[in-house]
Amino acid sequence: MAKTTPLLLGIGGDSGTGKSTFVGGIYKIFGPEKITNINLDDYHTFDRVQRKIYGLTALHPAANNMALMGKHAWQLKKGEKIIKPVYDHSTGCFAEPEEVDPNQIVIIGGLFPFFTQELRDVFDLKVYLDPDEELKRAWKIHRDAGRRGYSIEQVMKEIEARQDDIRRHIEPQKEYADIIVRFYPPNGTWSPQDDAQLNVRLFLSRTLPKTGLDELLQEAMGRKTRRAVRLVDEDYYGQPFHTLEIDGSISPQTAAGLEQRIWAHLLAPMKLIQDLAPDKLGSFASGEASGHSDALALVQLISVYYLLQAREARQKAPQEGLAGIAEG
Ligand SMILES: Nc1ncnc2c1ncn2[C@@H]1O[C@H](COP(=O)(O)OP(=O)(O)O)[C@@H](O)[C@H]1O
Ligand SMILES: O=C(COP(=O)(O)O)[C@H](O)[C@H](O)COP(=O)(O)O
Repeated sequence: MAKTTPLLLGIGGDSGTGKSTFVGGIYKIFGPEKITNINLDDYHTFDRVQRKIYGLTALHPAANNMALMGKHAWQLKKGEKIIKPVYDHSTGCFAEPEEVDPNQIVIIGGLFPFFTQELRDVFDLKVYLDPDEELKRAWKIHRDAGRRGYSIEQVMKEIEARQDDIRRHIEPQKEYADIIVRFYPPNGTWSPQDDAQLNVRLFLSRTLPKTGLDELLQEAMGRKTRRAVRLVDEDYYGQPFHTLEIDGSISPQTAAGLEQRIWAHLLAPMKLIQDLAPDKLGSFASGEASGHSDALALVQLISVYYLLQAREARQKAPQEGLAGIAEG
């Protein structure tokens, strides 16, 4: 069997944009034993106290070691193990460094995955999470004031302190994404009950390989599906995109039909993914409980579809990348 070259999936976006939630579904699709997950928070340069002293937020480039991120990402891509730093959110300090081996799928997510050319070049697929602004605030406030133990005032103050860095250093990275994912509330303003029924718009870059996804979707679309799922060409921050709009009100049956189609399409040629009922996807944390979103499940499946397309493209032209990838 050929030496396995991992597939690298980059997940970018501000804090509280749904990166961990998105990755939860990718774990279900491939199974945890096939995944290595790197959280770029571990590459902060300073601990929490130092950041305060220097007057830097965690979203400033000077507070993050981009060179080490790039070096480690390429080592993982070559199948090499790394010894990486560990940032402990519960203390705001660094813990002992840890050794990490690459599995077949390496996910690298955080605030700065697409900041340098070295990082951008390493990924097989770059996904940027860009929810509606009000939704993003609500998600962050609910999560940090709930599960992370901050007061609402503390979270709001932190959000305000970060605005400048977000605009200057985080958001510009979306320009490099292959897929931008924009969840938004169906009625303009958000309430917690909306989370299971959020609309989503996927901006698919023209740089993505031309795949059969459009045809697959068109084929799967009966009258009802066509109402809930739409493909249109659209500009976003001045760039042309192919966009896929999914209504959060899509009926569970329609969503399941679509999910099964994509799932079947993925299962056939790919031995990497596990045999799993698609309804296991689309989970998100809701207070102490968990909710289900069909739109999120579809986003997770479609992203994996494109990741595996990148794998196919690499297998067809192995001389352009690293060595070919072994079958799962
Ligand atoms: N697609 C989604 N649908 C519904 N709620 C979501 C979704 N993504 C995130 N959330 C909510 O937002 C919170 C923050 O998301 P999280 O994945 O922790 O963000 P990040 O990892 O980017 O900081 C989650 O705990 C969840 O409550
Ligand atoms: O913005 C983030 C990223 O986390 P996430 O994307 O998970 O929200 C955190 O504030 C920093 O990593 C610093 O950590 P801390 O605030 O714990 O010192």
